[in-house]
Parts: sequence; C-alpha cells; structure tokens
Amino acid sequence: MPDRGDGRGKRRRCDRHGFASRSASRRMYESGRYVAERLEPVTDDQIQPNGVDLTLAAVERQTEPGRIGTDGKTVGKRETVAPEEGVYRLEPGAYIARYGETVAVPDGHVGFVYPRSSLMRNSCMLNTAVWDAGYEGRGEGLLRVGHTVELEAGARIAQFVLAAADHEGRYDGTYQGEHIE
Ligand SMILES: O=c1ccn([C@H]2C[C@H](O)[C@@H](COP(=O)(O)OP(=O)(O)OP(=O)(O)O)O2)c(=O)[nH]1
Repeated sequence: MPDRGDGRGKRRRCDRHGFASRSASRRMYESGRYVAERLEPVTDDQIQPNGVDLTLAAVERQTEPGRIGTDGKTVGKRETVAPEEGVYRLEPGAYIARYGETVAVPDGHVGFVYPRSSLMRNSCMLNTAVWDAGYEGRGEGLLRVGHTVELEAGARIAQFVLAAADHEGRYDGTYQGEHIE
C-alpha cells in the first residue's frame, strides 16, 4: 500500500511484520461488565459501557499540611464535611471524596477514575492518580469544586475504568485495604 502521507500507509506496512496486528488484538479498556466483577457493591444502573460509576460515600477537607519527602510521606490532617439531610453543599475549593465501592484491581490491569460528565458540566472535577494492580480498598479522589454544587450522599459522581497493563509486582503500599470495614 502506498504511503498516503498521513501515517496510515506506514502503519499498515508494520502489519506485515505482525506489529500492528498485535496491538489491534490488544484492547485497551475493559468493558463495564468486566469492571463490575471487581467492585462491590454494584447495582445495574452503575454499570456503563466502558466502566462502572462510583458513588460518593464521604467528603473531607484538608486542614493541616501534608508532606512528600524523599524518604516517605504523610497525609495532612482533615476534617469531615457533614451532609445536611443527606446532601453535601460544597463551596468552591478542594475536597477529598471517598468512594462507596471497594475496588480490587486485577492482575494485568491498571485503573483510572474519570469524573461523571454531569459533575464536570457543573464546574467540578475529580482528579485521579494510578490505581495499581493488586490494590484493594475504597479509594479517594481529589474533588475540585469550581462553582457551588450540591451532591447527595450516595450519588454517582465518577466512573472507574480498567485498562490492560503489564506490571512487575503488585501494590503493597500503605493504602492497601483502606476504608474496608
Ligand atoms: O486517585 C486515586 C488513585 C489511586 N488510589 C489508590 C489506588 C492505588 O493503588 C493506591 C496507592 O496509590 P499510589 O501508589 O499512587 O500511592 P503512593 O502515594 O505512591 O503511596 P504508596 O507509597 O503507599 O504506594 O491508592 C486512590 O484511592 N485514588
């Protein structure tokens, strides 16, 4: 096939060496059904085509500085934000949201969290770090509120996805098993 100047011809030449065919057969994200098997509790309305919605279990606000050093880290003190009649009314600022579901990241995978788009459309955002293979717990996310918002306790605010990933070892850090009663 001639090179069309858009890189597509080049990629197809790789095909003949088995390069592109390998990556084509390796899907990136798992389906929502697959993800749902690794979370609990999960109801049907949480299962999305490409992931599973996470609910809001608790909100905290940091009150003391934390520290990231070369020899370790500490998470700064926080205070609990109490919902009023089951609703968190959050003024602009940074909060820690705890999710309501226990997640177990299976071998051969890595997890990420995306905000539910309705959260983003309401000027709020959830930031995610990497959810490592082997991690199990009810994790947390940084909830940035850009405009006052009302979030009901237990409402779906985020979506958890699993991507296929190579890894060496499994997560065994300080957050292993966090918030599991
Ligand atoms: O947005 C996120 C991202 C990750 N995690 C969980 C899953 C992850 O496996 C675990 C630890 O994350 P990470 O390895 O980034 O933490 P660390 O700061 O490096 O701590 P440690 O040294 O204990 O690994 O925290 C969350 O709860 N929220």
